[in-house]
Amino acid sequence: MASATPILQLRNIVKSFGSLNAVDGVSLDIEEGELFTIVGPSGSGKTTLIRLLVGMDSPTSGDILLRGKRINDVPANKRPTCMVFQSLALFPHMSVGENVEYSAKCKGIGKKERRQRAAECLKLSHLPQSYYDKAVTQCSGGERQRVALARALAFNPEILFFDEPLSAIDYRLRKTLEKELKDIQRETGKTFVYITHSLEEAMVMSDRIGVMREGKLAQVGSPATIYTQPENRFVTEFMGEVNSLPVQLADDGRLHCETLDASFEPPAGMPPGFSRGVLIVRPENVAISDGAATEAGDKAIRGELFNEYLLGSRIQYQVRSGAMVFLIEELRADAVTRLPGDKVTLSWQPGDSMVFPE
Ligand SMILES: Nc1ncnc2c1ncn2[C@@H]1O[C@H](COP(=O)(O)OP(=O)(O)OP(=O)(O)O)[C@@H](O)[C@H]1O
Repeated sequence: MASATPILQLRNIVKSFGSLNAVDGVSLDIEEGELFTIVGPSGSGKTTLIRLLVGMDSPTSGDILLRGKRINDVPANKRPTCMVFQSLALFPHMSVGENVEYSAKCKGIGKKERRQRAAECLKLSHLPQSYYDKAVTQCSGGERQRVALARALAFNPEILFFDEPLSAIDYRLRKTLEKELKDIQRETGKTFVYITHSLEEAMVMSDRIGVMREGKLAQVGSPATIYTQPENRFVTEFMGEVNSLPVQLADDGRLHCETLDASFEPPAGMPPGFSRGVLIVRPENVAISDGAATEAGDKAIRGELFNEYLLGSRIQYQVRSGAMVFLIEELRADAVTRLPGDKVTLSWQPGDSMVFPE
């Protein structure tokens, strides 16, 4: 996938609105043919960044290079890239086919060639050919999303940008479309740059993910790297509910948690010079066992179960231990019957914990 020159290079991009740097020094290379997702909480600067990349706005400072050429001031309609919007922006008075052919028609491409290209793009977008004459207003939300994609593909852009295209679609269809989008990206070999606030969505389809926080990239990596080696507390916590324990390094080399009056063996990858911070354990990495026994030795925490939630194939428990509430998840198939009020023991392997300085 990696080529000599990345298709898109961002060099220290800043976009300011008054005193706010909505994008605050972003540098990034996007390789040809990859599906790169920019993910981050609301207000982190995703939309501002993608507007710069697409040419709807220009950066306050920094450079954007497309195949090595600076494009900072090239307007959107002069760039070989295309945006697929959340709001879809299809022409409601036109048929599906007319929408898909629109860009080709503007370029003066003949009817026969336009029709042939539209047929290819409908196929790529998993729409039946019979939809060519259908009114856009008669299409479902998911179908309209496919029409928008077919229309963007017909433009034959070098890069397709997606601004939360699936956020208004119900959960099941969204899951299907996420996978289809990845398939379409693979089939076409196009570079897709996608923004979403959902890390779950990003995980499913991306080759690489850039996690944004307050205008900066908090981490860039493959879904597996982001999940297994988050570089900071923000990325770890953005990925979902976790157990966070305030800890400090004790003289015996263990991590002491005052709140629980307990100490834990540190993970191997503890940052050098660490003295105080947070120990994070994911709910699925906490083992729960019945009774108050301390069979797991001094790593074990005793507590009382007070809530249980069914999450499809998994069960989540809430366990109170002193002033802390732990979240634990296990596969439903592995779970034994537990009741609120049950005394339980919690433990984890040091290698399953992560430590970040304060
Ligand atoms: N035109 C503007 N003028 C002033 N401030 C702006 C403008 N556009 C965005 N901002 C601010 O820049 C910051 C980043 O906004 P942006 O829309 O890029 O975030 P986002 O990550 O896309 O959020 P969301 O997920 O809610 O869409 C926010 O604080 C926002 O209020």
